[in-house]
Amino acid sequence: MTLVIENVTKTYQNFTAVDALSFTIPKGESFGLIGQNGAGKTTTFRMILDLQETTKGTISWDGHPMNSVDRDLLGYLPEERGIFPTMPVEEQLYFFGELRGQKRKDLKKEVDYWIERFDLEDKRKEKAEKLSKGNQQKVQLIASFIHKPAFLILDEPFSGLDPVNKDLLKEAILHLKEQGTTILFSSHQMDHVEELCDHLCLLKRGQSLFSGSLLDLKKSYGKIKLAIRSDHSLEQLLALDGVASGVQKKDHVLLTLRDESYAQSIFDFVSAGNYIERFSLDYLSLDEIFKLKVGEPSGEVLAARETTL
Ligand SMILES: Nc1ncnc2c1ncn2[C@@H]1O[C@H](COP(=O)(O)OP(=O)(O)OP(=O)(O)O)[C@@H](O)[C@H]1O
Repeated sequence: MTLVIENVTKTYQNFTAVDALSFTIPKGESFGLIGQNGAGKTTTFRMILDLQETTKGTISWDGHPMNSVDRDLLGYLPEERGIFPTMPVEEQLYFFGELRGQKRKDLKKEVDYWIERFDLEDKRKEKAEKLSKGNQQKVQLIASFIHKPAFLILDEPFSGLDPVNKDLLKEAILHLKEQGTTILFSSHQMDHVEELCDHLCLLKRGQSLFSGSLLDLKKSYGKIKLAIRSDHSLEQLLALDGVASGVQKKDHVLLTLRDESYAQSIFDFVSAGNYIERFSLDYLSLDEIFKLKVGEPSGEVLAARETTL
């Protein structure tokens, strides 16, 4: 199923929280909605879920305006976490599954699978309130997709999870994607989005700065990040044609080029026919692109790129 957001706007009195936002999530994709605090991510989710009315625009699902039947089939992990404190973990999962129309006997396999996969076996009979915050979050997360929704919305699913549990969540997202679930999630952490999404939308104060394929976004900047480990000093490398800036790292120099096309002449210079230990040209990371796009450069690559634009 494909979700199409077209020109969606949300205004509170004089304040526009979401401004003519458009993006398309192809069926079976995991799609990242990225933006700083207050960018409009949760508001967008709430409009998709009809928990808030749109001021303008349309939200359609598989070619028709999204209706309550479609919405009943969604899964949603809200930003504000909360589960029933005195209900045992396992019961909690059955409860949410049954609420979404599943039969208890059909849920058993799913409940067992996810309890095991999220390492909650010994917490199965525990009251939710006795669990750590991270474990409560895992329970709520499983509850959001226990009914196998075709479309799943996860609002900041990674926040509050330790690195091990973040990895479990990443694996779960990939697993659900393989099963055909379309997933829309928000995150401040670009590395997660970069790892999990082929498509994304960058939001700044309610407006889309980019929506589409991550690879296309990266290609639009070109490969301008160049790491070199050779006998040359930073000063020597900075003097080369096409180098916008650079910084000395622990075991290499990291340069930002004005353009990918300068890489060949730089290679010819540093190698001069000899062996060099490292010469690697890369795209900017999503984090670097995001900071650049929202106009908050930090770090050498961005500062350099700013001077070249
Ligand atoms: N009911 C409301 N009335 C007025 N303004 C609101 C209301 N709800 C949200 N806003 C404003 O809309 C903007 C977008 O909020 P939203 O919660 O969608 O951001 P977000 O991108 O999810 O942020 P965060 O990452 O902090 O969760 C914010 O400036 C927020 O203060």
